[in-house]
Amino acid sequence: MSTMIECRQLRHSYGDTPVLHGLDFRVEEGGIFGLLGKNGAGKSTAINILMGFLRPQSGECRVLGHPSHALPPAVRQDIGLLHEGFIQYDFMSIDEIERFHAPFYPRWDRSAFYDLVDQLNLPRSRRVSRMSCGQRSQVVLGLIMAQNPRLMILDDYSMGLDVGYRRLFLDLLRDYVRERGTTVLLTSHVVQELEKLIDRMIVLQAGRVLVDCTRADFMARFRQYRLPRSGATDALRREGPVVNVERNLHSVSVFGYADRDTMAAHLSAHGVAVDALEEVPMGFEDAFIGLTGRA
Ligand SMILES: Nc1ncnc2c1ncn2[C@@H]1O[C@H](COP(=O)(O)OP(=O)(O)OP(=O)(O)O)[C@@H](O)[C@H]1O
Repeated sequence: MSTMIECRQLRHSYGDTPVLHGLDFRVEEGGIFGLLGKNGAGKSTAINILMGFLRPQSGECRVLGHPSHALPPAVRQDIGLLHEGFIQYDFMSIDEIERFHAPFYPRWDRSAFYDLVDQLNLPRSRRVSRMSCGQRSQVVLGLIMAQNPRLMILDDYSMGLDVGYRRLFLDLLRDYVRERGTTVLLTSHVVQELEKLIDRMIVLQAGRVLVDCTRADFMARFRQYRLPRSGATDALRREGPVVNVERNLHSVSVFGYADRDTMAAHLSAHGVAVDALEEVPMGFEDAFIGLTGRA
């Protein structure tokens, strides 16, 4: 298994404002990796460095073994980039844009393009500039799939896609990755959709890696406990086993990796009555919000 992406001590600032504070993570070959985080966590900055649009101010970012800001053309052919759904040459029609891109990529697979794009039920003679935002996104995603790259970097793949087309794309992507062994790093703001999609997750918070593990491991270990709200629960802070506290009108949710006994002991030591402590099952979106906070 080879390393597809390696970031070591990546730092970046905009002016005097540091945004990435020494990011360390690796993406090994095969599977779908989610790069997650709240608004402003630093995902786009990291992706821009990975895509070679930004040069890291310090640290190292290697993609397919090469510095990301100096990828040789032959290596670029192995990387499929989705950057804000941007499509060049939108004066071309669907079939022209497919034929235009094909010669640049030695493993071009036009059937992968049409598997996705034909489902739009548009004539192949339709110009890209005359499509809706979501339809254009499908064309871009189709081009990336036809490229048959070893690595796909999909920044906010869901942009402009309605719920049905998102499902269509994700179903195709899952099968595609399984059949071809492609490695995918993606970001999305539609976190609940990632529950069935991503194998590993890297969660950024304020420019640092907060979590780097498999989704299954995170879901098995991360827990939510609920308690009636009181003066003692209002005083709870993020410390010890408490990763986050969210206060509602009458109840408090406490999040962390600790088992019930460990959490109860910590809460008791802080004056919280734990007789009504209950563990609340969570879906992926609940757990993500529990980890990173609502606001
Ligand atoms: N060009 C820029 N100049 C100055 N500050 C910037 C610039 N781009 C981003 N930032 C700041 O850097 C921080 C990280 O932004 P970034 O876009 O990387 O976050 P993000 O995780 O992608 O957020 P979002 O989910 O909202 O897209 C934010 O505080 C943002 O305001």
